[in-house]
Order: sequence, then structure tokens, then C-alpha cells
Amino acid sequence: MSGVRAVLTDIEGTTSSISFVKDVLFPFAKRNLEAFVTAHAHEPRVRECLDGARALAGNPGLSDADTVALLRQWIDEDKKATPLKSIQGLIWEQAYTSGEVQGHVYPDAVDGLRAWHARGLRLYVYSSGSIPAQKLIFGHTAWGDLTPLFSGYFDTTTGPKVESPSYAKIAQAIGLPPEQVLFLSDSVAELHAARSAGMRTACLDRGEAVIPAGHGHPTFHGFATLDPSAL
Ligand SMILES: CSCCC(=O)C(=O)COP(=O)(O)O
Ligand SMILES: [Mg+2]
Repeated sequence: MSGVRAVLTDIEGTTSSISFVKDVLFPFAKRNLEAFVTAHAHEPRVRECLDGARALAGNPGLSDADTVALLRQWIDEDKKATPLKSIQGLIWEQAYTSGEVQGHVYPDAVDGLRAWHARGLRLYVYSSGSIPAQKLIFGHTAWGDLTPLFSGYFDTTTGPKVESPSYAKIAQAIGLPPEQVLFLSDSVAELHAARSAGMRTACLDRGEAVIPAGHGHPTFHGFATLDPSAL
């Protein structure tokens, strides 16, 4: 079997804390959604999100106000819907660039990503957060801009994270056989999907979420003890 040449990482619960996403990012988006839509509704990228949400809800006739209410409900439900994720990314841009919010990345994840990159491993992100949102969280950290470490980003526009064809598509996009890609996540459903596509997997159990026992993926409490070449 050939060795790992790339690491594909989830964000929430893996490189970054669940609490940062749920208690900082989501409330910021929910608080600012209405004002953001009012100020930017004429922009094509915002219209695209609103129209996408209406289409997903099966109600293309929804008003902007009702669509905002629906998006706020989806934030509460943590719905991994592409139009919601896209508009959240647009709203978070203000939060990061103003300095009101700094991207949370665990110190061991920063050290691990830097060491793996220095060793020649290619690093990729796969998150339900939109690609612009991924670049924001890694671009505005206490350690500065970490985006130069990454060779590429994938979000739900490639496919849902719990479906194995999404991982096959990612392996093809990065030009490696799946068995040379190690996927890191705190979600057992995501790890199963990646393994079904032939990727190697490692589960991050950072003690923030309850991860069911007996899932069969090698488990780590952080990146410090995780050596991609040993998996
Ligand atoms: C890019 S930070 C915001 C992450 C987010 O919106 C989310 O839903 C978390 O999903 P993940 O796939 O990173 O667990
Ligand atoms: Mg996660």
C-alpha cells in the first residue's frame, strides 16, 4: 500500500473548537443576517444565496424577509445547506476583517499542520463551511495567516460530507489515489464515508462532542500524537 501524501481536514471539532463555531460564528451570522440582507440584497452573490434557500425550501415565492427568517431557523438547526453556508461566509467576512472575531485553531493543530507541510505533505480542507469561510478562519488566527499551508479547499458544492462519492471527487480533484489521502474529522458519519471511498481516516476526539464508541477509526485527542505517515 502506498503512503499518505495528502491530509484532508475537517474544521469544526477537528482543527477548531465546536464552541467557537456554535457560540461565536453562528450567533454573529444570526444577529447580522437581516441587516446584511437589507444592505446587500441587490448584489448577485447575495441574491444567489437567497434564491438558493427558497429553492431548497421548495418555495420560490418566499419574500426576502421570510427567507431571512428561514435562514435564521436553519442556523438554529445547524443545517448544512449550501445557500446558508454561503451567506454565513459573506457575513463573517465583516467579523474577521474588522477584528471583531479571530479564527480559532487549536495550537496543536497549528503545530501539526506546519510540521506536515514542512515535511512535504499536501494539506486540504473539507468543511461544510463555504470555501470563503474556510479561508477566513485560517486567514485570521492568533498565529497570523495560515492559508499558505493549504493546497486547496472543498465545501458542500463538491457534495455532502456524509456521502462517499464526495471523497472520490476530492481525490480525483487533487490528483491522488484515495488511499494516499488521510481524512481527519470528529464526525463518524464523515469518516465512514471517506473510508468507503478508499481514504485513510483518523478520528479527532477533543472531548467537546460525544463520539460513539466502536466506530473503528484510529482516534486521537489532538494533532500532537497524530503522524499521518504512520496511518
Ligand atoms: C469554516 S468555519 C464554519 C464551519 C461551519 O459553518 C460548519 O458548519 C462546520 O462544519 P465542519 O464541516 O467544519 O464540521
Ligand atoms: Mg466537524
